[in-house]
Amino acid sequence: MATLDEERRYVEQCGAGLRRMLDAARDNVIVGESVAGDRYSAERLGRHLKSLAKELSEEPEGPPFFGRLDFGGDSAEHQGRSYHIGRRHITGEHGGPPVVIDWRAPVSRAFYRASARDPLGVEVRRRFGWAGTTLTSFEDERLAQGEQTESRILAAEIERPRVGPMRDIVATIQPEQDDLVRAGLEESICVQGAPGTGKTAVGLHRAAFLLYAHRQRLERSGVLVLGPNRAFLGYISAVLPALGEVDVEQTTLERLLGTVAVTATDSPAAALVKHDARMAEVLRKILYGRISKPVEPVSVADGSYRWRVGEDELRRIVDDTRRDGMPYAIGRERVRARITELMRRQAELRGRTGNAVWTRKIGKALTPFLDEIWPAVHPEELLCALLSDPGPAAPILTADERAAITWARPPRGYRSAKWSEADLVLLDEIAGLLERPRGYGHVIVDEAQDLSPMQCRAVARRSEHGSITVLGDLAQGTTPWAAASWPRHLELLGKPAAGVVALTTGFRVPAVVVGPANRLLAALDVDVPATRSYRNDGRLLVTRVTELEKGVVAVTREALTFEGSIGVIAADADAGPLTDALWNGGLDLGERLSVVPASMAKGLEYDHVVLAEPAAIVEAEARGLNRLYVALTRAVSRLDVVHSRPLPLDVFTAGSGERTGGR
Ligand SMILES: Nc1ncnc2c1ncn2[C@@H]1O[C@H](COP(=O)(O)OP(=O)(O)OP(=O)(O)O)[C@@H](O)[C@H]1O
Repeated sequence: MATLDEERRYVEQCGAGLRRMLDAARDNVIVGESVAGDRYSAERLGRHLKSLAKELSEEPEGPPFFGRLDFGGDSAEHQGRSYHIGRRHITGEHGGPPVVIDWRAPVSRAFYRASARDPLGVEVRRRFGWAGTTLTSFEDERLAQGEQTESRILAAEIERPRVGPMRDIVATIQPEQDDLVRAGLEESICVQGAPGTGKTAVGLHRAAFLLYAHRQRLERSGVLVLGPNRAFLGYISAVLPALGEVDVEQTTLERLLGTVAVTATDSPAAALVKHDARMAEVLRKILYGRISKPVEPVSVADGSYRWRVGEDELRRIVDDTRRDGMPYAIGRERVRARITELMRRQAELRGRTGNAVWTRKIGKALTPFLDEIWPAVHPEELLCALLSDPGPAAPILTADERAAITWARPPRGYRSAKWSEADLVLLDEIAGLLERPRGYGHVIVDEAQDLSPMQCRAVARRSEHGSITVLGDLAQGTTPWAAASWPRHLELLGKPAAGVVALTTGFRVPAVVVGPANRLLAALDVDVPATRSYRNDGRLLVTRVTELEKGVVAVTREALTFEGSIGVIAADADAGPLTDALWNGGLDLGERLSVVPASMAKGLEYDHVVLAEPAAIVEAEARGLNRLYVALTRAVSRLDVVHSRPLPLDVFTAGSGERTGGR
């Protein structure tokens, strides 16, 4: 087996390989621009090569590999071979074998899956330890000899202090995560995972894996990652580029649907109705209610002739088209085309031939008739009509529900209407009834438990012909419409057959914090398995104070003596005063220290969490206990609970460190 010095020399070979790839990509940019047959292909090829050259030259100065597999004599495919595994493939010299294999390649799978019980032909698995780009150590597991040890390098990676945005986990993906990352493109999956079990990490690595395994198909159809808010997207945005994938659309649902600006806020009652699945029925009903039965013939003058289609025939065309179930706007054009076709046949019987220009002319002449019986509809106009007078929503909506969504002061016209976030979803539903939206080859939805039924439908429309990865935790549901069960949610997402897989090993929250989190979970009335922490480090302290602000400043000052990021998580209303108190206390809010309103904490993590006044977090909203569950599971190493009022439940007391008084 290679020694550390030999491995270091290998690192140099990798550097040379990367330089070769970069030179070749640069040369190809020049060649590609001159050899491609036509301008379009030249442009496409040029763009592709330029982005490859750019990507390689911007390659983060990370280690070129993190693992190595040495296959034994009994491996059928890789007998006696050894491979270094890294974030990206590095080509060998003179077209020889690559010096580093991409972690997504089929052979790399053994790095994640091989075990002493089932070595998969691997004689030795080696994990490398790095300090920046300097190779410092390695650990070997002689799997073929039944040797499998707890990896210190793995533990150090998982326990490493966090600062800045989320990082990739390619070096330490766990077998149960690997199963999900490498699931086939056709497969839609739902991952129910307790806090910190790696759902987000799995979703992002799955995107990278799918793009590797199905590059051509997905480059055409696209991969979409949906996250709950911009802070979360900022936090995760560096992971895919670090894995070499820059072509994934990462956005929030609100931005994706954002055809109009959000300038209004709904009352809680109105939002509840607007997000209810029955709104889909309401919108369909009022849209198709715009279609009327033809009661007289239609005729079009054409020179000295007049072509005519009788009302019975027209009714049949309209009924048949409705039955075909195509989108409304396409249906309107289908009716136009079918009437035009009947007129073309009449013309032919008179010895006239209807060419394309003639067809267009006749079709255009039918517009006034179509405007009568199958009028063109604008989503904003339709929704404006409904919210000005929701009468037609009866009996699907009750009188109270109709009253809840009625605009107090309807606008003059739809152009001056003010739309809410929920309205965006309704406008998208209408747009989806009119025409099919752009679909994606694969959609990854994070924090999916919080989506409303109508939001689920918006996602479903975009993945009708693709697959989805649903990531979520029923226990972390904080919206009024949060999912109570996955099967119903998956139905709404258009993938009722998707399998639900639970992840239960937490890589973020240490065992001392998982204890209280699991006790709180028991009070949440959701049917999800509890978490088991991978981490035995960590600290939990509960501090009772007389003045919250003073107490939080003191505890935060102490937190700053540790390494890593600090998040002071508080009820939204407390966040402002606490920020002021920290400033006034001379503490620097910036990259290391942030005050996080509880409503924004989802999906994020901090090395040290100062959880301020849990009672206020719980009281702030109907699902306050779920919010508290989210807040206290953001801690990577240390959790400080600071309270001046009684704690909402006694979840923190049993087994946690406690310091009292004095602050
Ligand atoms: N296999 C792994 N190796 C190293 N770190 C991991 C692994 N899996 C997850 N992690 C780390 O654990 C932390 C939690 O992961 P992630 O945010 O993906 O969890 P989550 O299930 O989405 O959590 P939440 O539901 O609380 O948002 C992250 O720092 C992530 O990098």
